Amino acid sequence: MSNTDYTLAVEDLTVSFDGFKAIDALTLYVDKNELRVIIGPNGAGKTTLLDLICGRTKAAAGSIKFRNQELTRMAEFRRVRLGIGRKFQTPSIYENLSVFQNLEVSFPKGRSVLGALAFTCTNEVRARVEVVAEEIHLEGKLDTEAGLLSHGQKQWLEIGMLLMQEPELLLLDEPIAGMSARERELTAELLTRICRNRAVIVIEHDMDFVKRIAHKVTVMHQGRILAEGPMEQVQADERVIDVYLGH
Ligand SMILES: Nc1ncnc2c1ncn2[C@@H]1O[C@H](COP(=O)(O)OP(=O)(O)OP(=O)(O)O)[C@@H](O)[C@H]1O
Repeated sequence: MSNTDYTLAVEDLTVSFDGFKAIDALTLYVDKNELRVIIGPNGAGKTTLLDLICGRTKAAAGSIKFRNQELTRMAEFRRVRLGIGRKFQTPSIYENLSVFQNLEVSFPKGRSVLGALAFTCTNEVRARVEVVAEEIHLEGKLDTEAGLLSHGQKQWLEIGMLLMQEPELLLLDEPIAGMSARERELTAELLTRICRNRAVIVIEHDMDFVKRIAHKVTVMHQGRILAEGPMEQVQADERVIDVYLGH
């Protein structure tokens, strides 16, 4: 496969903070419909990598291509429009609005060719909200105020708000932090389902969860890639056990 066929191609990416290389000549390819999990010790550069991909942090050198389009100098909002969705650790939902309204306001405006026809547009939005609500296990909660949802449901709602924009690449930072066992189980199902139409990159520390969802695992250490491959292979890697799994 040539590097132009990947959803995401990161090559020789580097960024420094006060002379410290948080990401150091990193190269990574993510396929269409792939669910990639990034693991590694604290400070390895995992969050910084997602920040660089979504445009929150600017690269010092190297290339980030999304569907073969160079991103490194592109503003964050333009990357969102191109189809990159990012979820941070703390959910940022509108607590006073209902689940339906939270999803509705996330529908990308002006993208529909029927945008001028308010009635048709409303139907289109409603239909999309219903599809997404089912995907995130909240179809029975459309009228519930978001502030009343459980912690896990709030996380799903935020994923749903990103799905409203039909992103082709979804970046999730520790999506199951603070969730109950049942919510983790449902989140694993949810992620497995949503990566059928897009690439998903997840940062995660819970190894049982990683085992359950990852197509491939990338292990980061000191801003570089220490190992990459299927979970069984990565888990058996002495270097990975040394710097991360053995601790
Ligand atoms: N904006 C910044 N300014 C200065 N240093 C930063 C900045 N962002 C990250 N760093 C540093 O870069 C390194 C990588 O941090 P990063 O948060 O990406 O690691 P991580 O692998 O996500 O860790 P964790 O698992 O703890 O979230 C750390 O040493 C961190 O202190």
